[in-house]
Amino acid sequence: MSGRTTAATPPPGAAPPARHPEAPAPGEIIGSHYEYCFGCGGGVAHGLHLQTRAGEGVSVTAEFQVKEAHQGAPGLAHGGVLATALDETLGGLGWLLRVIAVTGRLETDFVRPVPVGAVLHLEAEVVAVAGRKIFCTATGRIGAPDGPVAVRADALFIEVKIDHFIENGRKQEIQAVLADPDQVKVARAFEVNP
Ligand SMILES: CCCCCCCCCCCCCCCC(=O)SCCNC(=O)CCNC(=O)[C@H](O)C(C)(C)COP(=O)(O)OP(=O)(O)OC[C@H]1O[C@@H](n2cnc3c(N)ncnc32)[C@H](O)[C@@H]1OP(=O)(O)O
Repeated sequence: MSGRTTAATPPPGAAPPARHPEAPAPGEIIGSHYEYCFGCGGGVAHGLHLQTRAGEGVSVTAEFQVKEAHQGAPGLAHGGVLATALDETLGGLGWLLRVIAVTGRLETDFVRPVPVGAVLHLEAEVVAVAGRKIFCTATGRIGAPDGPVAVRADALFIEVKIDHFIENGRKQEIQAVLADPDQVKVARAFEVNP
């Protein structure tokens, strides 16, 4: 049974996604957008440490090794952690469109349990774009890129400007980020979006 709604389905007239001319080349690793991101940051001890790679078209891949700190049931990954892995992989698609986008809706199917120690091979792609709305999908397979499907998601991401973070984030982290030239470079990379 699938619990899909229509919210993550592109409306009639939505455009096919266009890979930005300055998108990272297929196979190129997309760096972490923030050191303390639970999904991709190197500064979070029990984080997912996802390393996302640009794919063909408007797609990305990533791998997530499930660690002891990611358990829900004994020896199995927590569903929320798996949803985070899908969310983070989907978040990498913004680099190929060259926009900053946040998750509006994430509809997840948990198809089979994922044991601790397993590597989840994730792939995500943009299906369509309608104004600020980015319709995308992701799949996570156990053990290999063609392994059995464990999780999948349909999602709606919404394009935002940097002000979204500056206005809503806690002051101390925002100030630290704005004082870090490398982090500002990441943010600015998205601002120029013809
Ligand atoms: C200094 C800083 C450096 C930063 C350096 C770079 C940082 C790069 C960070 C990337 C990070 C990625 C990490 C992984 C991805 C996350 O996990 S992101 C975190 C989780 N998501 C969030 O926190 C988002 C919270 N939600 C919001 O802030 C607001 O609801 C949103 C999503 C921005 C939308 O608000 P809004 O801009 O006011 O837009 P709104 O007019 O309400 O909606 C626009 C359209 O989307 C539709 N829509 C909105 N939400 C929904 C929904 N839930 N369901 C269905 N439709 C929806 C609306 O119906 C509307 O449709 P139309 O009427 O245009 O057809």
